[in-house]
Amino acid sequence: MATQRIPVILVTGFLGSGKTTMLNHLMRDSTDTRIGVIVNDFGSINIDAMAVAGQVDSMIPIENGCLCCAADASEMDEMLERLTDPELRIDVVVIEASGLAEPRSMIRTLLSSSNERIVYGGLVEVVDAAEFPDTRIRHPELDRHVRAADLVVLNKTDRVAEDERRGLLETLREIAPGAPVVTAAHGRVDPALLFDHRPRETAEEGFRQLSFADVWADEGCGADGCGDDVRGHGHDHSLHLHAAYESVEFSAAEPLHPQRLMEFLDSRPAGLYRAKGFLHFAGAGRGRKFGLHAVGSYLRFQLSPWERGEPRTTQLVMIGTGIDADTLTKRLAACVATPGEEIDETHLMGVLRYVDETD
Ligand SMILES: Nc1nc2c(ncn2[C@@H]2O[C@H](COP(=O)(O)OP(=O)(O)OP(=O)(O)O)[C@@H](O)[C@H]2O)c(=O)[nH]1
Repeated sequence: MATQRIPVILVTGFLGSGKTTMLNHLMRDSTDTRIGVIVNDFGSINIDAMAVAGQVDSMIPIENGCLCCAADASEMDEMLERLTDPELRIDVVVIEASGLAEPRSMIRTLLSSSNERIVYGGLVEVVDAAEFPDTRIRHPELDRHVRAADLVVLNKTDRVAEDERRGLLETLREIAPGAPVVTAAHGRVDPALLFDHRPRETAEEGFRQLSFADVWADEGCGADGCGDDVRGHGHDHSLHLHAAYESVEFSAAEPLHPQRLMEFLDSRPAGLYRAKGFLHFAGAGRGRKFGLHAVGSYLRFQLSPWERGEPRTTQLVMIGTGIDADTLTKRLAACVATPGEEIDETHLMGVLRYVDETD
């Protein structure tokens, strides 16, 4: 009797669209399903893995790269091998791609995997309702990403008016006629949409819209030269989104001055599209951990207590185009509080204005 294969679901979506938020929601709402997670972050500090950790049955981070690239493709196989170890009794594997991954390259990698315990379970593309119209102008290739999806999640609908939401649904229908689209706020989608299907027994059955030939020789691969090797070896990533983006990491053990940090964020360079991480403030904010999320012009802080024994440090990843690592690092280093500096509630007020009450 054939053993049941473990579906592997890809979650893609542009920087900051809400992939981790959705994943965390799925974890919370699927207590009867054992979920293995692979998180791929663009920077070498894996902020997403930290945000997801603790909620999953098994989680493996892949840092500092993009899973759609050659070196990381073999790493993905290795991770899948570990996660599908029968002893772990994982029911489904979810891969959260970096916000700059090329979905079709990832599908190709999965379809060509020699791992007999898995089957490709489909691609979920998360779309940021607030940012999509602008991002799409800058990156027309996002249309191709939407077309690769088996399910499109139009997320952050709480941030747009009803007529904008309807307009976005219409746009998505035009981009990918027939693709199922669900709307969501804070990534709250019904887990049954992702997990509740019987895994297919062969790779060919494992996807709904795309055939192997589709992803091998589709318009995207024609345009970016991807078709030459299924593993991605020798394939040209220069036109992938991540080729245009760079990431800068910043860590500091010394606490930051909240007001100077806000001044930095208020004047962040236009090319800096995404910033995320955790902040350790001096003075009035000292006792709390401030999660930072900037997506385009959107800025939010999420408050949580420091765990017992958790090192109180600032760890940030910034992702953008044309950003200068040296300048950013110097500007952030200047936000570190100097010993003895007076820091009180008033200095924290600018930060508190952006504290997220919803999560
Ligand atoms: N208002 C609102 N905010 C959201 C929603 N979904 C996510 N967010 C916020 O958007 C920010 C980015 O969300 P993430 O889940 O980290 O996005 P991501 O796609 O994993 O980000 P990257 O991995 O950097 O590409 C966070 O501050 C979230 O709390 C939503 O539906 N509405």
